[in-house]
Amino acid sequence: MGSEVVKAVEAAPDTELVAGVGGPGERDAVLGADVVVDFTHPDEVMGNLRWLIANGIHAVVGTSGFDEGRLAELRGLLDEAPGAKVLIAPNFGIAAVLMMHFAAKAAPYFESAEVIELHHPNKADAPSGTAYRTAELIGAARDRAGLAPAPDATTSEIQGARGAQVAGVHVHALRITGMIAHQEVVFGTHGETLTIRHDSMNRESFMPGVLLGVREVAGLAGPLTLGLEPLLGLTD
Ligand SMILES: NC(=O)C1=CN([C@@H]2O[C@H](COP(=O)(O)OP(=O)(O)OC[C@H]3O[C@@H](n4cnc5c(N)ncnc54)[C@H](OP(=O)(O)O)[C@@H]3O)[C@@H](O)[C@H]2O)C=CC1
Ligand SMILES: O=C(O)C1=N[C@H](C(=O)O)C[C@H](O)C1
Repeated sequence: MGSEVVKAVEAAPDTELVAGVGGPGERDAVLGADVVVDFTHPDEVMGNLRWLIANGIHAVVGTSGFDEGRLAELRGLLDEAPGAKVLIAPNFGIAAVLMMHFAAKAAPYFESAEVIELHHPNKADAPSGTAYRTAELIGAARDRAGLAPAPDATTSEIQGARGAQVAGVHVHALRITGMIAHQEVVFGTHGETLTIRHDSMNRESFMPGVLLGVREVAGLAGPLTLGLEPLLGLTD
């Protein structure tokens, strides 16, 4: 992803590459930049963000692995050192953002909802950040609608067979050679099911969203923004 960002920033008429960085020891190379884009590793990203916030540099973050604990820490750091804005997008694909948005819209109408994500086998984390966020959005929409937990009569299970649970929603992670990044959200009610599927065919597909983030991050309303939705007018 880092290489794709370098290509995209160099090709865009209104952005200029300051530096490409391959590890924490090289951070000083980005001092003076307006914005840093982070696609690194879930174990590395918080250290990078602590440093960027301390140096007042805006951050556009694609790296996965953000739970409520990490977001709370970032809010605290941004309160203590105002100046930098941070945009964390679980997925920069415009179609992926729409898939999450449509899933949240559909959620109140179905008894059952589960998420299946499929990725290349080099991925470090499971479930994907996109699947985690999708499940959170579906769970919140179900709660707002007052839905009961999805029906499930399972009483005997090999551990993991029903996936992980995020916000009460089962999430299943597949790692398949030849794939890039894909997700299905499966909804069901009596006599009808709805499947919303998203496929990323290449890594270039994330770049319009990344460049949008780079252009907009400094002007975002709050110090921390989660998801590309507000930049696309998808706020309801
Ligand atoms: N939000 C989105 O739309 C997308 C998010 N992602 C997420 O982005 C992250 C990266 O994915 P991907 O590019 O495929 O992963 P890769 O493993 O291919 O690349 C990560 C790179 O980051 C480098 N790196 C590790 N730590 C640091 C650091 N502290 N500073 C600078 N560079 C560092 C690694 O170097 P080395 O190999 O030497 O460790 C490696 O070159 C993942 O969390 C993935 O889930 C991916 C695609 C889209
Ligand atoms: O690791 C990847 O490849 C991807 N990671 C992100 C995630 O965890 O959701 C976004 C996309 O799925 C590609």
